[in-house]
Amino acid sequence: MAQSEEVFVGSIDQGTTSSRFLIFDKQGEPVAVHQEEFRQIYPNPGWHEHDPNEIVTSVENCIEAALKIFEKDGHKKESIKAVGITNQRETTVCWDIKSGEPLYNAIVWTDTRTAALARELKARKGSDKLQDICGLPISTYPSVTKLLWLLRNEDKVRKAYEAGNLAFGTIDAWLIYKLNGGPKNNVFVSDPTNASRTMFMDIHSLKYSDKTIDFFSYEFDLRKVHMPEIVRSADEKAFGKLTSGVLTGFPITGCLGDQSAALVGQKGFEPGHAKNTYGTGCFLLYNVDTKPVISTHGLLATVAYNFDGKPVYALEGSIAVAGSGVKFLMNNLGFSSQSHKISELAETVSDNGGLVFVTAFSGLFAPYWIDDAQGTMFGLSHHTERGHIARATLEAVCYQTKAILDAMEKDSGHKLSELRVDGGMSNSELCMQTQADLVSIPIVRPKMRETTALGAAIAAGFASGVWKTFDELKEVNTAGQTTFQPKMNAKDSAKMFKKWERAVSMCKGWVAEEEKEEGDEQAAKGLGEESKKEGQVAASFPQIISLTTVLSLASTLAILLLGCLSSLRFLPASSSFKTRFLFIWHATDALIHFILEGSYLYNCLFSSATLLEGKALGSEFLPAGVSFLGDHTRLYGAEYGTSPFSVLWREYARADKRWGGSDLTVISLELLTVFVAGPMAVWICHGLAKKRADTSFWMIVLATGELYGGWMTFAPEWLSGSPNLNTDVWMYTWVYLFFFNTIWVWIPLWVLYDAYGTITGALTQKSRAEGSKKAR
Ligand SMILES: Nc1ncnc2c1ncn2[C@@H]1O[C@H](COP(=O)(O)OP(=O)(O)O)[C@@H](O)[C@H]1O
Ligand SMILES: O=P(O)(O)OC[C@H](O)CO
Repeated sequence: MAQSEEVFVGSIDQGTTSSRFLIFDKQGEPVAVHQEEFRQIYPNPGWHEHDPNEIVTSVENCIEAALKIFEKDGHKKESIKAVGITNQRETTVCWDIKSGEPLYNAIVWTDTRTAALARELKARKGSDKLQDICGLPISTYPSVTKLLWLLRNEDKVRKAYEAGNLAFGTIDAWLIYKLNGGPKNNVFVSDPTNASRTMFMDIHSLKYSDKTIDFFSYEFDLRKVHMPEIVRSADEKAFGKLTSGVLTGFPITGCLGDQSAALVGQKGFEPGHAKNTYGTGCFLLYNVDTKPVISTHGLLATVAYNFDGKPVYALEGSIAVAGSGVKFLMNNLGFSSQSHKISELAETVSDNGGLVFVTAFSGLFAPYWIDDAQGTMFGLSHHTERGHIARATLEAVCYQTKAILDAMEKDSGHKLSELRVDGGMSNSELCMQTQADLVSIPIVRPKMRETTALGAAIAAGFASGVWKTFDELKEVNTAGQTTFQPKMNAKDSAKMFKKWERAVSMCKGWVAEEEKEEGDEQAAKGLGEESKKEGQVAASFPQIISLTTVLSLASTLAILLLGCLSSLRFLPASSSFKTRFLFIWHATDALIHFILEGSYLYNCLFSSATLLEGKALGSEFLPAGVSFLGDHTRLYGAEYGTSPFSVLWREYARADKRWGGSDLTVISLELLTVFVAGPMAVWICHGLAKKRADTSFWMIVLATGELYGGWMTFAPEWLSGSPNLNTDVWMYTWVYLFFFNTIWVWIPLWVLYDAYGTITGALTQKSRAEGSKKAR
């Protein structure tokens, strides 16, 4: 073919650690490549950021350098028909829609600063319904938690939001916007494979979901945030064109999140096709055809691609740490300066020497989703060498892949016959052989491993007419592939995997104690110098005190005020201070029992949700196999109500989660509180107003009941390590739990003391009177 007839497609591959620009010919062969690493910013433990402008510059540099190579080889840039983009997903950029300037660093998908926020979101009513809509569960991983964190903690972001100028996007949207000249042309789009990673998109309709946006809008109205228009992954016009640099005027016609792009690059177009990409993280995508499969085994539903308006979906297993584990050995532990040397080091030992490295640097993702795990090594001994550590690092990815494949088999009902692989870490022969041994199916690695970039080129090529059918791609990247056959016997590989599972279960909960305190401290650090002075309280304040908190506390104060007013109405003005105090206490006590505990019971009896079919959603408040009111199909409690009182009890449940559901002990106690203690308190008020002689007796009965009730509420918690109490937050511990509960200890104790004095005083007087009568 004469050079003038040659056809090429450019591909921008914007990954987590580097950017690349590749130029592919029609046979899918890369003819020019340039790659540039950019800064990884780790301001605090668990935080991971990129400079959004550096990302754009690295892409521009790569385009320029690759084009030089391309032209040096005698090709003409006019033969490049289009450019595709693929990118790291979930990573979140906020910028000013007017100036086009970023308002904060990009928060990278691996970042775990949002762990506490994710827990808070998960505790909100309706959180369990989100995955059915958008395909993802709440965690630190999707973009939404990162955006909410920025809104809460970054002044610049909040101010732009308040002014209506806040633009939010994943890296595809940011890059397309900037490459198109920013605010001048305002090309602000995202494709469904990227938009499906935000939690804002309905995975079924590929449109923004009102339901999920409403769910997340409890503090900030997310409709005020500019979000990119969702367009098809291959489109001749929607992505605009490059407006600067050597390819000025060249159209961008394809866009895919990197893992979807890898599936396309591996030509995983048929249902049942799967690929596993070992990059910074590792991601297994399994084509499930034209309907999303919502996983019940810890996987995600994602969009594989949408070229022509008929979306194809995938089940995804995401592993947070793969190549980044290798980089950790290189950069943090000084093992070597080249990735392939780590693999060579691992080959210096014949096995892992009993070492298991759970590389949970960002908690554990699929299929475990454990956000309170942290990187942990098990089995260190005097025998342990650097080779064992290198080997255990590679093995960690293989074990997680095995767990994901097991989950995929359960979700899809199919066992894979082979697994196609790619990504930087798939260069390690040892890693790939271990993978084959652990999953007991062949691992197929193509010769050309830039499948992610190839996928984006394919998307762009479809939109620009370079390729028209999947059939034309049949031969692309098939020659020279390597197949790793399983060699280990099943018993040994099962033994290895069992050890891994033990290690996973042992590393759970490591962060639980400290992370909540330190996470808040780190958030404070990120708030800038001024907020730093206010320290932890400044950081945790907005997360703890919401409008609901203020209204809940105000409602309790209002009840106290009512108690005071009733004393003015019903007690004679001449009453002593003590009588007035006792009246106000018992009047407030009665009102609280009727209004608050009454509404708690109402929630338990009348607020409910139907159990989703096929979901193991059983109540954590009931013993296994037991259902409240004998109803196996519903869950009861404030969590499932919509009234202001449901909201109020959900607020208190942040401190003691039993009040959000239907805990049998609590309900039993509150039945007595509402129907016995409440009326008794009213009867005592009547006695105080009318100076009835039996009043002290009833006060003793009530005070004893209140003390007994408090004991029965909290003793089971103390005896079992307080599984339902949240004592990590000062307000929950000291205001909700301590203050509001110990009032019903101190005052009843004093009431008992006082009533004791009154009764014994009266009896002493009586016996004295009787004694003097007798003497007379
Ligand atoms: N031979 C090798 N053995 C082990 N890891 C490797 C090897 N070659 C590359 N890697 C790892 O692969 C990762 C880069 O893969 P890549 O697919 O480029 O990632 P990304 O697209 O996420 O930036 C790096 O973390 C690197 O350490
Ligand atoms: O940079 P990678 O290749 O590990 O991919 C990042 C993923 O898109 C994150 O979801």
